[in-house]
Amino acid sequence: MAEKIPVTVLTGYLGAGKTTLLNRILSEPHGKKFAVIVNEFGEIGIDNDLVVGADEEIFEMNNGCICCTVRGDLIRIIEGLMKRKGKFDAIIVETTGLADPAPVAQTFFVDADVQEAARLDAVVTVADAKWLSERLKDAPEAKNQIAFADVILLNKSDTVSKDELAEVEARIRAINPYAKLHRTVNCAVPLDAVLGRNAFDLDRILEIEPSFLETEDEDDHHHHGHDHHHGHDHDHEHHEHEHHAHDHDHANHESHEHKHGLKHYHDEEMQSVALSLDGDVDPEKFLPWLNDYIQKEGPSILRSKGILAFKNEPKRFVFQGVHMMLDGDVQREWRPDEKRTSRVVFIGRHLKEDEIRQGFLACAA
Ligand SMILES: Nc1nc2c(ncn2[C@@H]2O[C@H](COP(=O)(O)OP(=O)(O)OP(=O)(O)O)[C@@H](O)[C@H]2O)c(=O)[nH]1
Repeated sequence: MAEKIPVTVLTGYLGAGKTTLLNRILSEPHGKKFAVIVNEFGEIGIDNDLVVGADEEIFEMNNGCICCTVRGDLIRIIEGLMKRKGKFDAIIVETTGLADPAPVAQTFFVDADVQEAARLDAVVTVADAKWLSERLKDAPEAKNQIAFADVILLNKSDTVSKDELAEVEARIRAINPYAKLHRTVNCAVPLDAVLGRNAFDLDRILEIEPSFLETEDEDDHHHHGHDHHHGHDHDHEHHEHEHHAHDHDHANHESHEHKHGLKHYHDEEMQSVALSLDGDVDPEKFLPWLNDYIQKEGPSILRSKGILAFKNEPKRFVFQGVHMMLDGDVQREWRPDEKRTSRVVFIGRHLKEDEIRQGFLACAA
């Protein structure tokens, strides 16, 4: 997995700041060589002209909407890039503001040649602090882009008040509590906040999750019992939690105060289900279950991710999925001081939490 070229999918609604971010990435003195693939929606070369940097090669896909033509075009472009392997450290795909990022992200799971050479590093979504809340109401693409994200830049934070910013952040958290969120002006983030995230950064969730659980249990009872049933299992072996409206920045030791200052919203459509299981999982139960479940419920599951401790496997098994496409492999070894805990996260529309929980817990070794 390590030698595969990392691919960052850059998404966000019209005008949110995708080109600004791309320019920033390309202008930093990183000494890396990126291949940038830009998708245009009915226009030719506009973004291309705006992108700075002499060293990068920019490939355009002008064949209309990325949703329809993406696979063929993207696969061809990437295969072309691979023939020159070694020339690029990373690939960045900027999608049109109206596109659902799924077909782009899925390309890295479906085509065997592409899958062998490249891996989806992260979906990075740029959100416009001023307009996102409105777009979440009227534009399903905007909500999808948030749900798919591994990293979210809450950009244009200079254009709203502190309260408005907290409000939009809470709206984002209701849809996707697991993405790493950065409040930005002109997409000013360190490069390593958006590149080299290594798939989805679940480790960070693992590190901080215990305190999440406590806080959720203490002060978030109003989350439970909305339009769907949460059957809670307080067995110490199995934890579950949903709808974490928190700042996941573990570097931010003030997150407790911050958490309490953040309103909790409940997105009526999009939710997340996160489950953990202490002890090993049986791959012969888990893999068929995951595959079947994703095939059956794939249209409503936008994103799935997990780190698993498989029986008799010293290495962590890591998977990620976009709708019904999955990619998984063993990663590094479990450290001696690390608890072998298996965790999965699903983000999607109207998820059947009980069914997911029962299915997952039944995979214990
Ligand atoms: N005030 C403010 N303006 C910003 C910020 N980030 C970007 N902009 C401006 O917003 C406008 C749109 O930014 P782009 O980077 O072109 O956005 P985009 O997402 O690539 O837009 P499309 O390609 O049309 O989807 C530009 O004029 C930027 O200069 C920010 O943080 N604050």
